[in-house]
Amino acid sequence: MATRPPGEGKPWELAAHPRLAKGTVVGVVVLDGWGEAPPDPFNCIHAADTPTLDALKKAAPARWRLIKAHGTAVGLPTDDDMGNSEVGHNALGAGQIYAQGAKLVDLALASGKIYEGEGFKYIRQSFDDGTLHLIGLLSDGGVHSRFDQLQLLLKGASEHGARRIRVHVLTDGRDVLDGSSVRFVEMLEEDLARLREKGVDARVASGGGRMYVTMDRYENDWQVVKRGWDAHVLGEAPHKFKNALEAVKKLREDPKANDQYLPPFVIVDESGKPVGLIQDGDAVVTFNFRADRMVMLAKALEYENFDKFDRVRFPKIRYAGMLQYDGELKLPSQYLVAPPEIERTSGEYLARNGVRTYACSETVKFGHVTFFWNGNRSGYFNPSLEKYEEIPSDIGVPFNVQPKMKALEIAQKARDAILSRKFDQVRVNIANGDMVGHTGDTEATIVGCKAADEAVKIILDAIEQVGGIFVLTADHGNAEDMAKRDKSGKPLRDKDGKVQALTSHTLNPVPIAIGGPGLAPGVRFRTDLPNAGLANVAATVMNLHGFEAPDHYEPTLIEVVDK
Ligand SMILES: O=C(O)[C@@H](CO)OP(=O)(O)O
Ligand SMILES: [Mn+2]
Ligand SMILES: [Mn+2]
Repeated sequence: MATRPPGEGKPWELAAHPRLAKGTVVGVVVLDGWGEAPPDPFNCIHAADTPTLDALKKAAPARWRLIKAHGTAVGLPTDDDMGNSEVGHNALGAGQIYAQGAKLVDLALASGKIYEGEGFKYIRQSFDDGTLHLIGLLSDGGVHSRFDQLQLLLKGASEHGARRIRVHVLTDGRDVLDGSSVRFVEMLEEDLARLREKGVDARVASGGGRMYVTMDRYENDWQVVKRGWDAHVLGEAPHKFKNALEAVKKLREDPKANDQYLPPFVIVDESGKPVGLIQDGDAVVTFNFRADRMVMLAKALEYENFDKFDRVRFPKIRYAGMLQYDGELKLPSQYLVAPPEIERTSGEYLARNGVRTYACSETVKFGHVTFFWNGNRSGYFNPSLEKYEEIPSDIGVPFNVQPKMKALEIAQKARDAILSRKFDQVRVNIANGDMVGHTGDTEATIVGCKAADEAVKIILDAIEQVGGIFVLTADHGNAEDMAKRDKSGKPLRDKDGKVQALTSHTLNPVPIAIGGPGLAPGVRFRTDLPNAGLANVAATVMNLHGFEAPDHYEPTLIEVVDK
């Protein structure tokens, strides 16, 4: 796995592909959360009516195949790690496999280097007189954060001088089973009790469900972040409890309660006073390594000038992210672990070689086909060649209530961009399989998958009209398996006999299909890359634009044979 970009210093100009022409429109479609799994009632992609995608599969193995989308193939620590959008889109866009945030944090914690870095030295200045606050997702999903990393950080920070620690917990239920929040809080409370025995004043101070409190993304709904600010910083929330275990247990008594959407709560002492306000002189660490759902809070914590909501109070704190979340904005300016330096992405190469690109998705996935695709970089490489368009997502409506989401609107935008002939690459993310899959609602996910298939048809029809090429793939699995299973693959049932919903991503491979009238007749998938993964897609797309890929890219999936 690369930690530094190996292409450094080499020319940006790409050689012409010996057999494939330039100038053909390439439609790149990423179906979010769309893996491949055997037919099963809980495989929503199989259960849904998806004639367009079914037809593509018939072209296997020459123009349809599976590629890896999880674990070490996308730079995650182990092959037990499910894929996710960040690492998936990074690999798709960058064409190289980078050690990702989860892994870099593991290494920094294991070697102890995390405590020697600038970021930790910075926050440590608050330890004598202030409190150390840790804010993040309480989960072992490994997508945004990991529980064992929080445990190590708690231990390490206390050994390095933190005397007063407050943890602000966001419950998950999305990357892990709904209801597991109780167990995670129990485990955290055990750790904090051990710290208290050692004389460290350590407690949970506030919390809430990740989808309702703090962890919004792409500025979909600042109210989510405001709820978090009010609870974590100001100590204000509609629910007050004596401890965190009581909080999650009580809040879960509501029959509609769900870890993802628990309301904000604050822990108070005997006299009703919040136990962990964030005050002048305190240190704050957001311990998520993944950027998209922390960068909004990071802005609120760091920016002097801020108008997204009324912060009421803006404490003078020392703030560090687990990672730096946005390299362009240099946000946060202090961080505990340096993020992967993803450079020389295909987006940058293609822009420097004159390829005109249009990218589009709805808000909840917009950064995936722009920011993540471009190696966690905001903005354009060349504004005169690129256009990124965002379709506002529905706000305040659960995705199982509106499972069609904006699939149709995204497809129509892509169609218009293709037919305009103003772009060489038209790239979209269609969100349904993933966003509806995360609700655990099988019926709604089936509706969402059908809508995604209809959207794909609109895009492929437009490609057909202009004589273009399409590349259709996904970033990781989700909708193809909606049941928690035992080792033999049998769905697990809860005490009422109901199948336990699998809201998370999966370890499954994803399909990739190529086609369209512009695809030279001799193009087919190579057979010598059985273990190929998402990182092999960038070289493939470059070939289809008529270029050879740079040497340091993972190899292309295609070859051209005489016809
Ligand atoms: O919603 C998210 O933040 C993650 C799951 O935690 O999903 P994805 O990686 O598909 O964005
Ligand atoms: Mn995704
Ligand atoms: Mn997801």
